[in-house]
Amino acid sequence: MRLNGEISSGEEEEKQTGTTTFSSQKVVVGYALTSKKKKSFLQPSFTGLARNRGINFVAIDLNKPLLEQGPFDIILHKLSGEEWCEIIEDYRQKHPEVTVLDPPDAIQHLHNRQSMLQDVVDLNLSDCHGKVGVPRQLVIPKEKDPSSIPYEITKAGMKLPLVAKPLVVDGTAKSHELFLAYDEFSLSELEPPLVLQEFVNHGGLLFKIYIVGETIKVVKRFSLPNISKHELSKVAGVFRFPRVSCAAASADDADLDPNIAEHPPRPLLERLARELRHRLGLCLFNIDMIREYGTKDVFYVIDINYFPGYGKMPDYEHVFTDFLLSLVQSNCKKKLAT
Ligand SMILES: Nc1ncnc2c1ncn2[C@@H]1O[C@H](COP(=O)(O)OP(=O)(O)OP(=O)(O)O)[C@@H](O)[C@H]1O
Ligand SMILES: O=P(O)(O)O[C@H]1[C@H](O)[C@@H](O)[C@H](OP(=O)(O)O)[C@@H](OP(=O)(O)O)[C@H]1O
Ligand SMILES: [Mg+2]
Ligand SMILES: [Mg+2]
Repeated sequence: MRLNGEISSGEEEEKQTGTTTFSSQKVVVGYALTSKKKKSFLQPSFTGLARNRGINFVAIDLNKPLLEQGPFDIILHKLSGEEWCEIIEDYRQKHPEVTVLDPPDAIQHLHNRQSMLQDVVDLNLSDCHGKVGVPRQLVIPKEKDPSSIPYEITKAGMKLPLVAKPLVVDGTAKSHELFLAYDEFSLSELEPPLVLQEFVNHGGLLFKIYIVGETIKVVKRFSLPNISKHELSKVAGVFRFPRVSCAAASADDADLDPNIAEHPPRPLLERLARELRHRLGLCLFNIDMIREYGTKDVFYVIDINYFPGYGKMPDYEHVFTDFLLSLVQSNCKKKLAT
């Protein structure tokens, strides 16, 4: 935390001007984001509120060495590529006093659709106001002969239909190109590496659970409709489907069957979020969760995203401002204690 550009002792001086409360301390948040992310995340409603509370956002210049930039209190980043990972890791080692959100190796864990869900499997949340698992899934590696896919599926005892997803999630549109497979033979048309995941009927509604540190916000989004046994027996082939749940239009205000639309129990979400924060070593992510159709409390996590579209999260401006300030305050307390 900086006072007139200097490292401060951590004392906080609050001033009140009209209705705006702000701190005289300056918090500098360096950011390295794609232009799309910058536009959706750094909205004027957020940067304005944050500025009033002493937070300044500074763009990191990717053409200059990171070590020569700053000083920063916090760094926020979402850029792909090994080179960036090395830069940010090197910076973290040399500046342990700066909070880097989040560590690159922890983010990397979410770039693979198999490893991203492993912690949910390990958690074994089977009796905590509900059950949380992941759909049965199978990885088809790059070198796999596509003609052997039907055999592999049968061997693994997987049930149709299946969702075919690119194994690697790297921020490209291609890594979000998903297919629904009604029969196992048509899957040979797709290009490995893939994850094949059992499709779980969930009444066409998905819960996006946004995590910002200890804060949890749940929004409802429309999703793929149920697939009946009848439909499955009549249809064959693989079909690409659009990014159905990514649309900003939320399902929060829709008049939906409460058996489908009731939020997952809060204690379950709190436990899941807390465990995943610790196990993944991340503060900023969201979880896509569905409720198995016809059940009250059987849930599946189908996707976890690093630094998702927070601009679509209600009240993200306040949540993020409070979060950034809390990070700086706990850093100050740590410094004073040592
Ligand atoms: N196993 C599944 N069962 C039922 N529906 C699924 C399943 N997996 C994915 N879907 C549907 O497909 C959508 C996209 O899947 P997923 O979230 O895995 O892809 P993504 O490209 O990582 O999405 P995001 O934009 O959230 O990153 C989900 O939001 C949901 O509507
Ligand atoms: O750009 P990549 O790395 O592919 O990540 C995406 C996530 O996978 C999505 O989950 C984000 O959308 P949601 O916030 O609706 O989940 C999506 O948010 P966006 O719609 O603001 O771009 C992206 O963050
Ligand atoms: Mg998703
Ligand atoms: Mg995703």
